[in-house]
Amino acid sequence: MGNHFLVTTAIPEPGLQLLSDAGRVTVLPEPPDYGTLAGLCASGDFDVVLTQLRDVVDAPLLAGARVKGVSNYAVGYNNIDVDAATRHGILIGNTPGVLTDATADIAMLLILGTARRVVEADRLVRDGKFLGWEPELLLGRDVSGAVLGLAGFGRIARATARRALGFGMDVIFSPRPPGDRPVSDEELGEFAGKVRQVPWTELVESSDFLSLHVPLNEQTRHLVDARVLARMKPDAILINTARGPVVDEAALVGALRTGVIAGAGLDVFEDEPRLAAGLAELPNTVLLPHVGSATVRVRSEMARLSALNAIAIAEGLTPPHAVNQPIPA
Ligand SMILES: NC(=O)C1=CN([C@@H]2O[C@H](COP(=O)(O)OP(=O)(O)OC[C@H]3O[C@@H](n4cnc5c(N)ncnc54)[C@H](O)[C@@H]3O)[C@@H](O)[C@H]2O)C=CC1
Ligand SMILES: O=CC(=O)O
Repeated sequence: MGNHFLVTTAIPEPGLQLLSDAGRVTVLPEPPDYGTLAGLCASGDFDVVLTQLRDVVDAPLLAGARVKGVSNYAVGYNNIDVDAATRHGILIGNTPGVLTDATADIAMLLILGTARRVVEADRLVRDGKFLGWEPELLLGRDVSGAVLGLAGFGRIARATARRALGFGMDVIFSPRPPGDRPVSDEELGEFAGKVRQVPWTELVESSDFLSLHVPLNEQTRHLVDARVLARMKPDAILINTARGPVVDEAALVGALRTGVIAGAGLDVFEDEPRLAAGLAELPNTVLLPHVGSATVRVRSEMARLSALNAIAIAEGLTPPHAVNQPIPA
């Protein structure tokens, strides 16, 4: 019969071509709701399902699924219950690395955009309110010399550190907040002597810009809540390119409204695509629609990796980027 791939949302080339070369491909015309996806996975018609980060692949779905694997078109896999997949012998693949620089670019863009009030400035020009150069028009703050605190010190955090050092920022990090383990100079590599590891509480209290780069899981859900926001500097800015639920968004709106912190640059939201009440009205925010990896080249590379993962799984091989290692039945 050959391989049969289910693709929940069309992906760019060369993804679909690679899959077509390796078997039959069914691309759904629109993102499936949970029941539809669960039904298709349970049908026994498909070897591998290629999912988006919007697709919820939870324990009940996996318990009924008759697929060899799930290839996620994303590096983050918080939409999938990996432990349940492992228990059911279902392989999970993801797309690390190819999107690191693009996402770090967006983190840096949010740092610069919030510091220099880019949304307010753009709106002023479009509204016909730019009446000529003025000494005190839209004064922002310096990025050079400011302290950038990185929560997490993986691929995207490191790429953000590289950019921030180029902008003359002081970079500190906490590798696995809220717990910490010392990172050796060997692990720091190119960053040895250039960035400093600090405990999570110091990261929160000392950062001018606090940028989140941790995966979403039970330890990091609401890592930044009202208590953490209250410990930040009143002129600090929160940057989130990780996952929305890492921040308690309602608490963030409260903190921004009352001046507990000064601003926020967000690429991700707690209940995407919905925003917490009041967030869109706040001038001291830059809000992006989850575009961290959105370049033509990166999305094409992600398509290639996710297709290669899916094909390997269908053929009974270990995918190039496996998230889990199920014990064979
Ligand atoms: N905005 C966007 O479009 C994008 C968002 N992302 C998000 O960024 C996240 C980070 O991506 P990478 O840097 O490639 O991942 P990575 O795995 O290289 O880095 C994650 C870092 O978080 C640390 N960490 C802290 N607390 C942790 C915990 N409780 N459990 C596990 N790790 C913990 C890890 O030690 C590691 O240093 C992804 O998981 C994803 O959610 C990734 C790509 C694009
Ligand atoms: O948010 C995007 C991802 O690849 O993870």
